Amino acid sequence: MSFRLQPPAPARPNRCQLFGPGSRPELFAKMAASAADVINLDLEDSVAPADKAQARANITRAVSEVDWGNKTLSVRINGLDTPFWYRDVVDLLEQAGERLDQIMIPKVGCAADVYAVDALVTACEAAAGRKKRISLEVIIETAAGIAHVEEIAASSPRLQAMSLGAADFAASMGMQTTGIGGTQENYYMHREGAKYWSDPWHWAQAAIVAACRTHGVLPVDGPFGDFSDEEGFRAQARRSATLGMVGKWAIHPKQVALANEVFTPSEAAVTEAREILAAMEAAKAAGQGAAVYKGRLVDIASMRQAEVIVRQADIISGNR
Ligand SMILES: CC(C)(COP(=O)(O)OP(=O)(O)OC[C@H]1O[C@@H](n2cnc3c(N)ncnc32)[C@H](O)[C@@H]1OP(=O)(O)O)[C@@H](O)C(=O)NCCC(=O)NCCSC(=O)C[C@H](O)C(=O)O
Ligand SMILES: [Mg+2]
Repeated sequence: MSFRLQPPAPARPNRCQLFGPGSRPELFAKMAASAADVINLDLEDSVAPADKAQARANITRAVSEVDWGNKTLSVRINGLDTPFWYRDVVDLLEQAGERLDQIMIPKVGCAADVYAVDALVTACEAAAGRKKRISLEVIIETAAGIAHVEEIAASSPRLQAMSLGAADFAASMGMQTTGIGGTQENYYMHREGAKYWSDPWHWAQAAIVAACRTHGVLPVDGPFGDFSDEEGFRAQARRSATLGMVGKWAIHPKQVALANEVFTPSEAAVTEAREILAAMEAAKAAGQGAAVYKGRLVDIASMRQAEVIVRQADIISGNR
């Protein structure tokens, strides 16, 4: 390990972030009753400009009036290139109740974007005498965002999570697709008459995971637009989980159970992880740094891998 240690990410479940437009308050109670770990009430792209003020008022009221249980309650504000974002922050912090947990900043392009929101949140919190410190989450969904992903991950002690926003990311990168996540028809290799589809989101996800893990932030996969394609969602979510992401957005309630299924370590995986830990404890007691588990090598690094799975399971079951 480097002299600079890797900080742990926040110990809270983040398997599924369910989105709903702030302009559709009839959905709020349904979102609260869902099995999502995080609720994202949206003021940004799912709300038309003419509806922004009403959506803000809807959300401000719903923060205190709806029973959000033990979910993380987050509101996505408008981008820093719009005239809306400062009013989103000020109204939320001055008028929404203490139940609000988090603010999501879209289209973050550099650490200074987070700094600006942090400064405004800090001033509003103090002026309003708020007791709970609001946390931040960001979306990486522009070329600038992915180019500056590490400085963004390091930008604020308030920062808890970072998502990949596939739709805006594709647009900003000039990608020739209208797909939001998933397999892209023209992204394939060709060999001996057969096509082999590849994953155009993979490199951005890996960059986000590395930046997040370096700075103790939760890496999250964003939306999968085709909510009728359950196997497509599962496949992308499984890839994200394998890469180190902790959860995925749901843009329709159908996707919540899928995300929870994929990002909850299976009983078999947890049992195996615990058995590896036990095998290594026995090896250590015998003065050895390696052991054989089911015919394969396990060593101290295997313990760290196993601990990731056990920690994730404990966070989800509330044992941490
Ligand atoms: C996608 C939707 C517009 C679909 O809405 P609707 O047509 O009402 O869906 P259904 O008729 O299939 O609904 C079935 C029942 O589920 C309820 N419902 C619908 N949506 C939600 C929800 N989000 N949360 C909870 N419950 C919901 C309906 O009321 C029906 O209930 P019932 O009648 O009792 O059976 C809609 O789902 C929607 O608006 N989704 C969220 C859109 C959104 O927030 N988008 C922003 C995030 S994605 C993004 O911004 C891209 C990203 O930034 C990037 O760049 O990649
Ligand atoms: Mg977006």
